[in-house]
Amino acid sequence: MQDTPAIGPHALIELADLLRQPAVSQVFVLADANTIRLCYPRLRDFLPENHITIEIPDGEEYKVLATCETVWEALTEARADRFAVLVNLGGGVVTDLGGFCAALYKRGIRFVQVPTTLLAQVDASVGGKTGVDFQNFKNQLGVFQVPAAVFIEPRFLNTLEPRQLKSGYAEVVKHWLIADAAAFENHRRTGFFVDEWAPIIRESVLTKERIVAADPLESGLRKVLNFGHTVGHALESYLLSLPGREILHGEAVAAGMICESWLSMKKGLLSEEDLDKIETFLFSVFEKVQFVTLETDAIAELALQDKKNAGSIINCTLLEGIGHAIYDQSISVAEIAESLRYYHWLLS
Ligand SMILES: NC(=O)c1ccc[n+]([C@@H]2O[C@H](COP(=O)([O-])OP(=O)(O)OC[C@H]3O[C@@H](n4cnc5c(N)ncnc54)[C@H](O)[C@@H]3O)[C@@H](O)[C@H]2O)c1
Ligand SMILES: O=C(O)C(=O)C[C@@H](O)[C@H](O)[C@H](O)COP(=O)(O)O
Ligand SMILES: [Zn+2]
Repeated sequence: MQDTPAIGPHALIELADLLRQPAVSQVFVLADANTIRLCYPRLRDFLPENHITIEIPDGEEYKVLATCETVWEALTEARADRFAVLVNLGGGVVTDLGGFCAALYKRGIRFVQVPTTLLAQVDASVGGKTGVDFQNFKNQLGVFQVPAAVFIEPRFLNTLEPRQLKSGYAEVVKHWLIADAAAFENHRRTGFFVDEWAPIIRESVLTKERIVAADPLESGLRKVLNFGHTVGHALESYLLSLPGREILHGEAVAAGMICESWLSMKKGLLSEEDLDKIETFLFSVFEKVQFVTLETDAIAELALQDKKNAGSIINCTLLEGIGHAIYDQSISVAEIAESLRYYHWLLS
């Protein structure tokens, strides 16, 4: 288990201390086209002078093996040894892909996460899931590998686009729905209005850390962190495979949480009143994801690739009331398709 992330203005000072240790032979910084421009200039002063940057294009479509090859090429050309450290500076794409590259290079070099999106600060940088997409299936290739440390500087969020901020907010809401009813109730009343992100990040990271500590390799409890993802990943994979139908991870998870809350209600686990609260709140933040009813069966089929499944049994995480999630709830492709039709019908 990794140490608790450093969160706040002191985080980058702590990063500098770690990188100065004699056991570090070389420092590599992995960034995407946006974070190299917007975040790297603010990080540079905390890095040793002789560090090397590796830039990849930005976007989910680049979270693939071909991009890893370019990272491994850069490490190999610079003769990075096993004492090198990779600093992943970016959103969930960079932290997932960078962690995966570090875990495989020479059978594993250390990496640290410097997340720059809300999504990566509250979720992707914590807990050691690393990986890439394959044949449009989300995180189909990956390993559990904890970073040497995580350094969260909320001020990186100042340059983030509002749509990306909302995408990260979906994972924050997920943490409330699975583990913190009181936080959901408070924030539901104020709506999506946040003037200081640090307390929300801290609270979300603590929730995720507590769950990961109890089950780091997702053999049981950790599956609650996947609430919204059985349907959400199916939707994301479906839309990723089609030109011009892009969707952000958090947007898919928000839609997935509505579908999976509806499934929870259908199975008698969640009241209609709580379902309504969840839908109303999520639709106050997120636009409805567009698909036609004819597509629901094809989307639902993709849940057969979910990592929580056992053979052809789709194991979903459902809500047993707000603030409490239960995992390994078997659902059928037909039920997922029905939940998507319900979602499609909402606000129509
Ligand atoms: N490993 C995990 O536990 C975990 C958890 C949740 C999500 N994820 C993964 O994370 C990915 C999504 O991550 P994301 O939402 O951060 O997307 P992302 O990494 O694609 O970043 C979103 C966009 O914001 C830009 N950006 C990043 N930081 C910026 C900043 N400070 N200012 C301006 N622009 C900035 C990026 O260049 C990109 O264009 C998905 O692949 C998802 O599967 C992983
Ligand atoms: O950390 C976890 O565990 C999660 O499930 C967090 C999710 O928000 C995240 O999207 C994760 O990458 C999904 O993992 P996967 O195993 O369903 O690919
Ligand atoms: Zn997620």
